[in-house]
Amino acid sequence: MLGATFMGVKLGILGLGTVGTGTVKLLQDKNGRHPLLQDIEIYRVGVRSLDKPRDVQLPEGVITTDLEGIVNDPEIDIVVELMGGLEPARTLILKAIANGKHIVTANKAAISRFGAEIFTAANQAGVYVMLEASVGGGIPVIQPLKQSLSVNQISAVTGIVNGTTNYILTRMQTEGSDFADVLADAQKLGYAEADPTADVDGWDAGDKIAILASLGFGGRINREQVYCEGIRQVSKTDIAYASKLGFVIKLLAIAQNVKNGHRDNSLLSVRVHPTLVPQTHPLASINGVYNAILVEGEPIGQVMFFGPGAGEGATASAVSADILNLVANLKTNHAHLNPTLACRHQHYSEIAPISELVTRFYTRFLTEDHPGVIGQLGTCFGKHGVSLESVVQTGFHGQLAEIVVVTHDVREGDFRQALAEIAAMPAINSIPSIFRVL
Ligand SMILES: NC(=O)C1=CN([C@@H]2O[C@H](COP(=O)(O)OP(=O)(O)OC[C@H]3O[C@@H](n4cnc5c(N)ncnc54)[C@H](OP(=O)(O)O)[C@@H]3O)[C@@H](O)[C@H]2O)C=CC1
Ligand SMILES: N[C@@H](CC=O)C(=O)O
Ligand code: NA
Repeated sequence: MLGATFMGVKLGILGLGTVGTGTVKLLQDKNGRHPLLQDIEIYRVGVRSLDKPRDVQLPEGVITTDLEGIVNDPEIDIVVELMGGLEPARTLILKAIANGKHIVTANKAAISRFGAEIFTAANQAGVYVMLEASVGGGIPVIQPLKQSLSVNQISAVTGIVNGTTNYILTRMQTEGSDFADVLADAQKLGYAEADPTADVDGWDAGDKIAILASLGFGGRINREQVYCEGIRQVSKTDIAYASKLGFVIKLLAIAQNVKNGHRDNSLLSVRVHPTLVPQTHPLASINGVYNAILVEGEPIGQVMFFGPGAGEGATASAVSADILNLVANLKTNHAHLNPTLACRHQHYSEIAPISELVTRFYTRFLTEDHPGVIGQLGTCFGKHGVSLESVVQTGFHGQLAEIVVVTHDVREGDFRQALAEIAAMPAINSIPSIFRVL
């Protein structure tokens, strides 16, 4: 709680997995780092199993399975939630807040879904919820959006915010391999989780862009309204075609102001999908497990944040910085919440449906190989106001011709209507790939 006399700070950490272990190691390794680390005591660490071997040394009795006991313990000032998942993380965070404890969390899944409830409770209790590690792992992006860039009018936040999918796409690009083979290898190497769904289906990136959109555009985001499409349908064929056309395929998380309105009444497009990115774009060269977030605003122009989006040490760096920020605040004994650290907005941003998006499209068709097919495609697209930037017929799949089309900017709803008509044409065998183009 704010306003108390400073006595050093006691942490209750929930979770001692990858990020919890990294955080404990970093907080214990005080030499040559920030002097405020001296004021921090790791008081309790909550885990599921007491029998698991741990990679850190902690005094007897610090590790416990009683997580309720941690969030209710009057000695604890800050609860550091590093367990992940929706429940019991949500309930424990809310109990800790009700008990006047500040929160540090890396949990994008819980924050993107329960942020409204959590931040409302925190403001009422006069405590902070810090979440730097929740997006881009060790990359500072949450605090820059809240503080360093706070006077800008943000027009777009575009990120590669999932390391697993960026690793898979990068290897597909460099080796010419298929998605399933690279995924299996990434799992063997420990880059992708045993259940890779949240990463490869775009949900993890969806959670992260919901958080970035909320901070960038100053309104709450309904997570259900974030459009999410993953990378399962990206094939080596499309990566090769994209390359010939001057693009790389990246899983982008995008939040864009689509109505040039005032910050408080803007209309946002918030979405995750595989995207053809021009090879000259700053995000095109972000490879492997790295993340990058490009923020565009006025008057700043473009700023890009790049670095390790996950991993023990990198994520611990972000968690520990949040803890230090809170320690500094507790030490200076403010009576009111600092508005550049607390959540300031209560209204929900209006989110445009994906059908209203205006973008370019890349589409690959497999068709009968006879004269007039390209003409039929062009006529149907023209009827729906879809103008074509390029049409190439370069290859064959057995008896079928392969035609790749890139459109000019078009309203997605109109494009989909045209595609539905095209799909029903007798000459069209299938439409294996449809991707948006940046
Ligand atoms: N790993 C990374 O690089 C990154 C992770 N994050 C986020 O950080 C958070 C933690 O991730 P990570 O460290 O990888 O997760 P891990 O699975 O490695 O660790 C989770 C920890 O929480 C404990 N835990 C989980 N559920 C319970 C429960 N119900 N009761 C008691 N203890 C529980 C586990 O206990 P036990 O050890 O006994 O099993 C374990 O110590 C997640 O929100 C994740 O999304 C964010 C950025 C990067
Ligand atoms: N699974 C995530 C890591 C944590 O945020 C990723 O692959 O980027
Ligand atoms: Na971060």
